Amino acid sequence: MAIDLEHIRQVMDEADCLFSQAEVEAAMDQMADSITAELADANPLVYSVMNGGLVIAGQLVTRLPFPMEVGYLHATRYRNKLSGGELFWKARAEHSLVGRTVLILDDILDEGHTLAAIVEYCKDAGAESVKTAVMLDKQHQRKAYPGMRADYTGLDVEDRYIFGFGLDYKGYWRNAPGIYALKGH
Ligand SMILES: O=P(O)(O)OC[C@H]1O[C@H](OP(=O)(O)OP(=O)(O)O)[C@H](O)[C@@H]1O
Ligand code: HPA
Repeated sequence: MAIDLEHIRQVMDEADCLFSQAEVEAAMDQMADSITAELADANPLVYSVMNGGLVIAGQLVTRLPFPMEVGYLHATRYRNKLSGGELFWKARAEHSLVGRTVLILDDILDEGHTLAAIVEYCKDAGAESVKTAVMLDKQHQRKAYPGMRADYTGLDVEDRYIFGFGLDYKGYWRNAPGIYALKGH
């Protein structure tokens, strides 16, 4: 069925802006400082998780002033739906992870199944250390394991359906520069 662009525009018009572009950028600056303090000498492999990690990765790596290699993984659990299912791998690491420090970048830690599976995959592939950084951590009690957090978190966000800054609503609005919550969700 063809997508109804009027609906897509209306979703943005009616959404609540939870964090402005300036607030997101300030959080990115802080995350970049913490990552730099800990990983500047680690020669990390920095992997973004497609698609959502695209925006945070593009904006974060330019704030990290040290040597690194970058790449991507593609794993998806939501596939343009509003709730998650089984993790589906589309692309795994192109580098050897053996003995490396790996930093995984993603837009959101929601229930955490995606990040937990990616961390396990990196460790199984021989990574010496696996660190995780997410722009958002959704606040609820449905995490993959109690107390789950990324090593670096930009902002905590309320338990609603979120889009913008890499996160999509039905495949749209990943390009929105702030963080928005869907009306009524
Ligand atoms: O913590 P979880 O509950 O596992 O959810 C978080 C994951 O869900 C989203 O990806 P999605 O599967 O929607 O694919 P996308 O990145 O292409 O949007 C998001 O980008 C994270 O990777
Ligand atoms: O709140 C969300 N919005 C968009 N994609 C997501 N993937 C996990 N949680 C979310």
